[in-house]
Amino acid sequence: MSADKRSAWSYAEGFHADDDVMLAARERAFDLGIDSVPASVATALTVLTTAVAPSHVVEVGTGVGVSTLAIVRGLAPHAALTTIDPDVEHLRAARETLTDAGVPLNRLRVIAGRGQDVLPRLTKSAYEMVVIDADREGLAEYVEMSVRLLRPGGLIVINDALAADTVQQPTNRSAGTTSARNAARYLAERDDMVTHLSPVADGMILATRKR
Ligand SMILES: C[S@@+](CC[C@H](N)C(=O)[O-])C[C@H]1O[C@@H](n2cnc3c(N)ncnc32)[C@H](O)[C@@H]1O
Repeated sequence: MSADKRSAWSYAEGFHADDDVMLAARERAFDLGIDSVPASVATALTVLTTAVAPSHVVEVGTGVGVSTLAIVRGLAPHAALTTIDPDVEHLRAARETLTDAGVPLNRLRVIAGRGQDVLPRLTKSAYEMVVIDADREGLAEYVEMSVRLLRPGGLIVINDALAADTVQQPTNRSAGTTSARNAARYLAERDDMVTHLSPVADGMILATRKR
């Protein structure tokens, strides 16, 4: 890759700034020792949510709520967002983030649970958007479960799809990297889906169910 490409990439990543609410959320993420989606991904989530105009969204991996807030910012007032995370400390931090942003918490269905347990209980073909930013090891499983939830035209968004820049290393067979690789392959090989892998931030997969 040329030096110009690298610097243009870095310019693009730096183009989007966090507001005060997002900055405060990132401090909570730091204290809890977890990541949150960078501003480039947060703005992409807001744009995608606005464009898809979903009535029902599910998010796997609430964390401190940076991605949740980014989705809410693109969501119509009547739309329902379900967000799932097994860690109650993270969910408490996410509630703070949303409250800071003036989002009424009754706009969200917050489920304390694991994606693998909750996703199979959600209604089939009832969601226009699924956003996944949870543990890397579970990704392949969440993706298979998410396809079941999608309506035709619905969109799956996956953050960290490059698994910290390890997916391309054939000798890396760690559980997280293998799961990320399998998730991308699973979507790309499905005839009923159209899939795009973007190098934004730590990698983002966009996959839509054909109409
Ligand atoms: C990288 S953080 C999510 C950050 C969040 N999207 C944000 O932007 O603030 C990953 C989250 O996945 C959650 N997680 C871990 N295992 C999970 C599972 N089995 N199902 C759902 N979420 C899980 C963790 O508790 C953590 O909060």
